[in-house]
Amino acid sequence: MATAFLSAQRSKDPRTQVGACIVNEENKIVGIGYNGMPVGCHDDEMPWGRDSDNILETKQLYVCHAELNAVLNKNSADVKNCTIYVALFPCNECAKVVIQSGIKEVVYYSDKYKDKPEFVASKKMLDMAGVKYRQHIPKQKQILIDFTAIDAMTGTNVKEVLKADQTSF
Ligand SMILES: Nc1nc(=O)n([C@H]2C[C@H](O)[C@@H](COP(=O)(O)O)O2)cc1CO
Ligand SMILES: [Zn+2]
Repeated sequence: MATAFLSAQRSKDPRTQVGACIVNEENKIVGIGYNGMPVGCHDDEMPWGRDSDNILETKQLYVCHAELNAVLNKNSADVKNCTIYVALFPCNECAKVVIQSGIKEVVYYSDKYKDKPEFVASKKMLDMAGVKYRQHIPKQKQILIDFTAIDAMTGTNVKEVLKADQTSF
C-alpha cells in the first residue's frame, strides 16, 4: 500500500492523487500506476477541475484512473490471480478492469465515496464476479522517506568501525 501511495505522488491531479500497486501470488510487484491524463494529452492543456457546467471542461471524461494504469503498465503476461493495492476504492469502470483482467483481490485504503452510485455498482460487480475486497489498516500512519539517511548511516558505520579498531589496539 505504501508503494501505491508513493506512486500517487506523481499524479498531477491537484485534488486527489491516487496510486495502485499490483502484486502476484508471490507478493512480487507486477504493475504500478497513478491517475493521470492519457499519453500525449498534456497535463497542462487538460482540465483538472471536477465541477463545471460543461462536463467537457472537467477531468472526469479524460483522466485514466490509477487501477487502469497499473493493469496497463504490467510487466507480466497477465495479472490473473493478482492482488491490487489501491488508495481509493475502485469506481465502476475500474471494477470492470479489475474483473476482466483476472485480479482476485482488491485491498483499498479509503472508501470515502462509498455512497456514490459508481461505488455501489462497483461492489455489486465485484461481489457477483467473486473478487474479494478488504480495507488496509496500516500499522503506522506515516512513513518518512529520508534520502539523506543512507549517507548518515554510512557515516555512523564508519565511525563504529574506527572506534572498534581503536579499542582493539
Ligand atoms: N479508485 C480511484 N482511482 C483513481 O485514480 N481516481 C482518480 C480519478 C480522479 O483523477 C481522482 C478523483 O478526483 P476527485 O473526484 O476526488 O476530485 O482520482 C479515483 C478513484 C476513486 O474514484
Ligand atoms: Zn476508477
